[in-house]
Amino acid sequence: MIEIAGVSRSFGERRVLDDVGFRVQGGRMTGFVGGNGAGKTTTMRIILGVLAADAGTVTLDGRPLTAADRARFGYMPEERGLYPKMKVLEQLVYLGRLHGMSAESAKTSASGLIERLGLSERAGDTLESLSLGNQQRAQIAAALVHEPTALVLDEPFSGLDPIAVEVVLGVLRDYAAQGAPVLFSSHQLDIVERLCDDVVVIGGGRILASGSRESLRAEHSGSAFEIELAGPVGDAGWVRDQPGVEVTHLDGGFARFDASEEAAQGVLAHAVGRSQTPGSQTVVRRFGPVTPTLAQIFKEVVQ
Ligand SMILES: Nc1ncnc2c1ncn2[C@@H]1O[C@H](COP(=O)(O)OP(=O)(O)OP(=O)(O)O)[C@@H](O)[C@H]1O
Repeated sequence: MIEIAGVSRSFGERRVLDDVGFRVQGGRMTGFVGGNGAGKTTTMRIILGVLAADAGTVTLDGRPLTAADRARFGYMPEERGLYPKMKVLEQLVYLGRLHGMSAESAKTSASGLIERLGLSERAGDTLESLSLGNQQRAQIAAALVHEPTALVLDEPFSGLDPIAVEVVLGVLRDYAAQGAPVLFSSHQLDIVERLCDDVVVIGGGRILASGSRESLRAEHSGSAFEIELAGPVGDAGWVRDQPGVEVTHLDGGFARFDASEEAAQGVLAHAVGRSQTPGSQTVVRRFGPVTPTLAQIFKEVVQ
């Protein structure tokens, strides 16, 4: 586990990170989200030791990160860092060798990633001759080629088409499943929502929310519920008359309403009672709390 605690950093008079703290747990994907200039890249640079913090610590499994630890990390920086004129396979093998791999294992690892990332037909081409999306795939391969102990990726999905997103998602998931901590930043909240186990939201250099995706959703779910009735007379208009309930949306057999848990259970019991009335052909198709999307949570916490 990588733990960032009390990290602050200023550029001149401007404090761009203020007491930043969160955890990136082994075997889990942590999505790092925030608006432009929120402090994501600065935080990632500090984790990688490319930039020093003014205060605070970064630890790995409870001890301070050393240069040797960092050398075993995989990092995809915001300013992509491969050699434009070098061929893809050659370049990946070279990077693997720089990290101390034998020629054979570097080749095996590079070839495996090239295949997995759909670059086989481009392996002998120079990086600069690839499309931007394929260059991005090569950058991801470069971060992974030396079988890193942890991954820190700055916007790994930017510029990828939906098929490439799926391919990269699969590669990262498999990698995290081996037990490594993975931190990635993204503006694409739908992707973060699908991929990550944990989410960290940063805004104005401060951590605004962090935790597992489920716990954040539960925490921000408020008191909204939905019920859907089906059948020839599946009209949910009666929900308006239930005690302690305020209907916010009604459409045929569908109702969304605000209520306490108890009042919502009352609505469910009433709906089931109605469906069991002799001769009724109405059924309760769906009932439950409304869980917010990550995009909604993000909007709420950054306001
Ligand atoms: N070397 C630097 N000198 C001065 N200011 C800097 C420097 N690096 C970053 N900043 C400032 O720090 C703030 C945080 O920037 P950072 O790049 O970490 O944000 P970010 O969340 O990665 O943004 P984006 O999503 O736009 O990439 C910004 O206001 C930026 O202008």
